[in-house]
Parts: sequence; C-alpha cells; structure tokens
Amino acid sequence: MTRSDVLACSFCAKTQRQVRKLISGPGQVCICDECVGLCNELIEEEATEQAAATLLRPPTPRDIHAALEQYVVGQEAAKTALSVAVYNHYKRVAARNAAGAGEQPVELGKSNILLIGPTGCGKTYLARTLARTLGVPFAIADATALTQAGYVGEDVDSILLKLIQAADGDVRRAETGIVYIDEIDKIARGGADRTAVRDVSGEGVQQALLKMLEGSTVRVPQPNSRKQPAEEFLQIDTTDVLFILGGAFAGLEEIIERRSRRRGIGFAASVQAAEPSLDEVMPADLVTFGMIPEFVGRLPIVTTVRPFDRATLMRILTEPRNALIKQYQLLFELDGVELEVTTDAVAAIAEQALLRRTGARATRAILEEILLHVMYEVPSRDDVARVVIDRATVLDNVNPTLVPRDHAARRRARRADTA
Ligand SMILES: Nc1ncnc2c1ncn2[C@@H]1O[C@H](COP(=O)(O)OP(=O)(O)OP(=O)(O)O)[C@@H](O)[C@H]1O
Ligand SMILES: [Zn+2]
Repeated sequence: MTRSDVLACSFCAKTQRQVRKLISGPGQVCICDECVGLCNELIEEEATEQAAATLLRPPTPRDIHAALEQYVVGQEAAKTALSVAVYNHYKRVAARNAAGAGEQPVELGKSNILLIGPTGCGKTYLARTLARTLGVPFAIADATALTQAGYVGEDVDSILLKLIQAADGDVRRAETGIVYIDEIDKIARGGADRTAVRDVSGEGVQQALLKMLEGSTVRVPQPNSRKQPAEEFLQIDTTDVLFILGGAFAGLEEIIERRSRRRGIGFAASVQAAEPSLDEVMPADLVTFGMIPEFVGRLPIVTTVRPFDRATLMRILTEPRNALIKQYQLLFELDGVELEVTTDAVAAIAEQALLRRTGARATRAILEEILLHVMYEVPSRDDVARVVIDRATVLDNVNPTLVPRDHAARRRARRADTA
C-alpha cells in the first residue's frame, strides 16, 4: 500500500498525525521528532564512548592529524604540533588512570598549548575540531571578558563552569576536556608600543589563570544553586584539562626581529634577520610582549597559524567535509534546487575575502550577501531548478542566473536523446 498523500517518517513509519513534528528532506524522505530525539541520543552515546576510548588509548598523532585534515585546510605546522601535543596529553592521562589512584608513576608534566596567528585563520576551529575528534567536552572563553576575582566581569573560574556545562554537568568528564581561551594577547601587561586595552588588570588575569593552567582543584559555584551553602560549589581538578590559548599577538614579529638583531653580529646575522618569522618565537619574546614569565612557563608548546592566500581560501570554500559552499548547496537542495558556484566565482569570493583581512571568516559574510536575494526568492517559487553564481555575481552584483525547471528538464531530455 502506498500512502503518498500522507507523509510518514522514513525511519519509524509513523504518519504525520501520529507524531508532533515531521521534517521532510529532499525527495520523499521524512523524519519525525521522536526519531530525531533518538538520533541525538545515539550521537551523544557515541561521543561518550569515543571519549572513554580516548582516555584508555588515545588516537595516535597520525590519526588525530588525519581527522583534522577532513575539516581544517592548510596550517600544517599547527596540525602536526597539535596532534603530537594532544596525543601526549591524553597518553599522560591514560597512564595516570592505568597506574591507579594510589601509585604515583613518573610525573609527566602538563603541557598546555599556545596558538599564535592572525584572526580567522583557524585557531578556535582547530581546538574545536580536536575536541570533537576525541569526543571530549569543549569550552571557549574570551580572555578580554575575564577579570580577577573581585572585579566586575567574568571570573576566570567561569571557564570551568562552561566546561562542566559542556559535559552536561558531569564533572569527571569535564576534567578531561579541552578549553580554548581566545585573545590571550589582550591580557598582556601594558607595553610602550602597544595600545593595551587593559594594562592594569591584564597581569592580574594572567595571575588568576596560572593555577588553572598548571593543574589544581578549583571550586566553582553551581549555576543557580538552591542547595545548602556547602553544596553550592563544585570541585573540579584541572590536572587533565587541556588548555589551548590563542591570540594574534600583533607586533610579535618585530619583537622577534629586534631580539635576533640584537643577538647577532655581522653580515650573516643581518641576512638571517631579514625575514622575521613567528615560527622563531621564543619564550623571552612573549615576555617582552607582556606575558608574565610564570604564564609563559605554563605554555611549553607554541605553534602558529598563517594568514591564508587566495588558493587556500578557495580550498576552504570547497573542500572540507563541511565546506561553506557544500553547506549552501545542501540548503538549496532541501528546496529541490541545485546551487552551482563556478570556479571563477569561488576565486572571486576568495579575493573579496582577502580584502577584508578577517581570514576565512569573511567568506561566510560574502556568500550570505551574494545569496541573500535568491535565498529569499527561491523557496516560494517552484519553477527554479538551478541557481548559478558566476564571477560577475560576486564582483558586480549581477543577479545570479536562475535556470527554470522546465528548461532544465528539456535540456536533460535533449541530453538523453543525444546519448
Ligand atoms: N584552516 C581552515 N580550514 C577550514 N576552515 C577554516 C580554517 N580556518 C578558519 N576556518 C573557518 O573560519 C572560521 C573562523 O575561524 P576561527 O574561529 O578558527 O578563527 P580564529 O583563528 O580562532 O580567529 P579569532 O582568534 O579571531 O577567533 C571557522 O569557524 C571556520 O569555519
Ligand atoms: Zn520517526
């Protein structure tokens, strides 16, 4: 019996009337709210299992790198450094767990990671992708919002609360999660040649973060707790939490250059100093920048991301599993419309994005602008089969080409004829 007139869930066969909500996909595919809930549970369960596996036997650096490769384009240096650092971190956690609570094996030092590089080039994205790969809870904080305890603003401990929330309140799980703190360069001590946003308390925030970074038990207030005062706090041990700190560190190249010029004497040295590179950053440079020595000391692993060139931005737009253009194509597909972005158009989007100097972040805004009109128009029309974005659409605001449905059908028929 076919009931093409009554929509039903493709997974459990319940009809529209039997469920609260039925979501229809391309073709005749539908899913009901109950099945969506079930899928979510399965995914959640899988993440927990994955995390358990990570903690027992972490994926190798090669595995981690391969997982990053599916989402993150370029940034090879950072990918390799992170793969090794994350492997070592979780190996250390696994070794401690294996040794049991009583024994103290050789204490493997805690290694947090500093990621330096321009905005929009994947620092947060790398950290997030790592956490997802490992199935561990993940929290993001912004250093500019943080204050020392007792000041107006977000207490540094709030970071750990976010992590606990990311672990659905499970403190044990949170203790093996990853925290990414962005804009860490903004809490530098005020320097003469920089406009420090907050030179007074920046150092205080660094101080406040120290304990957390080196691994300690922190008491964080329970969110909206109505329990006894004694139970209003959660205890979280940060020994196994991996902290990844990121920042643009504008002006750091000059500091590196000055330092290497000062050190070197003569012709060879001046040749070497000709091209200061972030890769040559030393702890002393970060101290000159305004990070306090104890803070730098907690960040033994320093790696960098690079600004993108046109070719890389083009790859970012099209290649990763969740590449933006693929996402928009799926979005159109749900309305039964094919979206085509010509290679020339992709190049033009990359060029426009370069001008905005916000890394890959600009590509989304540009695509949104280009597609806004058709995204408004197309859902209420059933005569559009295909939308073509070409270079002129991107650069000169020319309307995208809308290929009508019957036209497309006729063309397909013609193609079939000649075949
Ligand atoms: N290497 C990359 N490969 C694929 N996509 C990327 C890459 N870098 C950035 N992106 C995309 O750009 C977005 C912005 O990048 P991200 O948030 O990681 O920037 P960031 O370096 O952390 O900058 P900020 O410090 O300003 O937050 C990401 O969400 C991702 O979609
Ligand atoms: Zn169903």
